Amino acid sequence: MGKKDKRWVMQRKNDFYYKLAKQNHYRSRASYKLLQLNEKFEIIYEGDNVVDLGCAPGGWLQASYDLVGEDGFVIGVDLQKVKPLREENIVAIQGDMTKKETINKIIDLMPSKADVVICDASPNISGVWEVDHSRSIELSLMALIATTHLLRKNGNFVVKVFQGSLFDQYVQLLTKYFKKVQTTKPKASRSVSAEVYVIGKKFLGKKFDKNTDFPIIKLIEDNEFLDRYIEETHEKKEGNETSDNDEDNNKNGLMIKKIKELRGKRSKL
Ligand SMILES: C[S@@+](CC[C@H](N)C(=O)[O-])C[C@H]1O[C@@H](n2cnc3c(N)ncnc32)[C@H](O)[C@@H]1O
Repeated sequence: MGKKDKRWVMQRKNDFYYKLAKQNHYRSRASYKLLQLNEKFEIIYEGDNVVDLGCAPGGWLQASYDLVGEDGFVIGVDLQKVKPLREENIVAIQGDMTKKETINKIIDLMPSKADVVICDASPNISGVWEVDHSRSIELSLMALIATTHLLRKNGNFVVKVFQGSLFDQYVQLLTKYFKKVQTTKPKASRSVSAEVYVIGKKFLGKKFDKNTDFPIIKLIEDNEFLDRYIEETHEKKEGNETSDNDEDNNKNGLMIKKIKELRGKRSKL
């Protein structure tokens, strides 16, 4: 183990929430982020049916179970295998949350539509701020799309997003789908981390519309969700990628172009 790794292990061991999680048998310190979010925003209730996107190693699954109790149901998905939990009404499956078949599998396993969808998924970190930010926006967009298929009307949504230039646009997009949208950083989230949480309350019940005028949607325009999952409601706009008279849209369009170029360069490394 290198010097830097050793320092990281020591720091982690001295971390307040890491110790607390160990004491209370939570699989990750992240459990406290969800518990704090819930205390402040009242997102999950007893008896609720919760979907957790990006759930490994299972800290949010455990915290959710503590909130929904025996009458609730919690199902999570992660790219990584999750060690099974003892409780019967916590299910974890392995899969990619950005794939249609994974979301269908979750729908098959759920007793009814979700009361709450939570997403703490993180992309692989490249170390380049704009790339990591855009990957996080991509995952959060996919989480929103999945949520419009999983969540019942008036249900709640929590999603982690790394801060950056496209963050405000993501929050704006959420206001099209939820009655109330708020952003926050719980105490258990490290101040050095770029993560913030966006809370959407009272889902309006409409499916994701890829034709709304939000340039960030272009980040995921090749995704199978958009091609096969989402009903085509309008003709795809031809030519002009961004609206001519909207300066903000233009700026965002250029930003996305830059991010795509940067990402291309990184993947060749
Ligand atoms: C910060 S961890 C989640 C921690 C979890 N909330 C907990 O309390 O234990 C982020 C997770 O997102 C998962 N993830 C990233 N992209 C994913 C994807 N496309 N589908 C499913 N899981 C994904 C990663 O594998 C990782 O386990």
